[in-house]
Amino acid sequence: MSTAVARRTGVAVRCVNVVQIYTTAGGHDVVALRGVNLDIRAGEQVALLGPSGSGKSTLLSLFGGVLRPSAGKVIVDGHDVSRVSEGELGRMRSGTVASLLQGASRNLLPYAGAVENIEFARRALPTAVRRSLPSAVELLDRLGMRDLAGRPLGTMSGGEKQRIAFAAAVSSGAGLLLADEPTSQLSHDDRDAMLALLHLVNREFGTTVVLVTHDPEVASAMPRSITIRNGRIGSEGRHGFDFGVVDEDGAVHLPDDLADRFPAGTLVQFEQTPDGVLLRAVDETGAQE
Ligand SMILES: Nc1ncnc2c1ncn2[C@@H]1O[C@H](COP(=O)(O)OP(=O)(O)OP(=O)(O)O)[C@@H](O)[C@H]1O
Repeated sequence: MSTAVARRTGVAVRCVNVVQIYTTAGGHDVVALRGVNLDIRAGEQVALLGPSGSGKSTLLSLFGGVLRPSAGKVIVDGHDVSRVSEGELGRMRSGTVASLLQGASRNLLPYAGAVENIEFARRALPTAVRRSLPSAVELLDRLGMRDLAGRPLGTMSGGEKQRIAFAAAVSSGAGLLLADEPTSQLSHDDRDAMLALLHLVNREFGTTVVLVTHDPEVASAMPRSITIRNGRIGSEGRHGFDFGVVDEDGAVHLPDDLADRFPAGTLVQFEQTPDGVLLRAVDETGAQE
């Protein structure tokens, strides 16, 4: 994976039939992802939504090269995460992908300032790459945070710390930013400031942005939102509309309001009409219910 130059273009991600199974300490298997097919183009901004335990963080860990899939392929920047060497995975984690973990404190050295945190975040990059990047102060300036450069972290608000955590995450010039609930625990103003930063790196550097959120307003601020349900792609939102997504095996998740009307096991009939396809519940004799 090339880290020879400071990256200024986004990274594409592709999932082909991805299955992730965890084995618990007690020896039980937990199926977290059950066949995810997904294409995220370079430079896209995507929100991952879904109930707790649906598999969002697992997907982020696979994109970030922290996990390898149990089955299927995760292709990041043209490299198959399940096949690359440990060394290449390490280079991917330090140069290709930037991760903003949930909660600013998990991303930052608490007793250092903004500049030291950015320099620390860049420590694993090859010297040539580090030299090609803007200085920490220049980066803070370009992100509109010049005023935070000299302030110790201990004097900053939660929103300011989160913005520094963001600056440190993107400071490697990575082409893919993965952010796990980057706006949780923030005020509305700080949330909007974080969204503005995500849009800024996407616009200025072409960075692909993938974030996990439980906040529908944050998801609607992204051009594309993907809802994960029970380890599969449930639906997609684009331009304010929700769409079902046909899976490899032809399955489509019903939207929540329809799922209530068609409980599991319901017999359904499909009828082609001039306007599309009609879905109708029938009884065991095939008669309309
Ligand atoms: N290390 C692990 N060992 C065992 N099971 C795990 C592990 N990590 C996650 N799981 C399980 O995998 C499933 C998916 O978890 P994941 O954290 O990806 O969901 P999530 O959608 O991110 O949830 P949340 O919104 O609560 O963060 C859950 O059933 C979870 O309990």
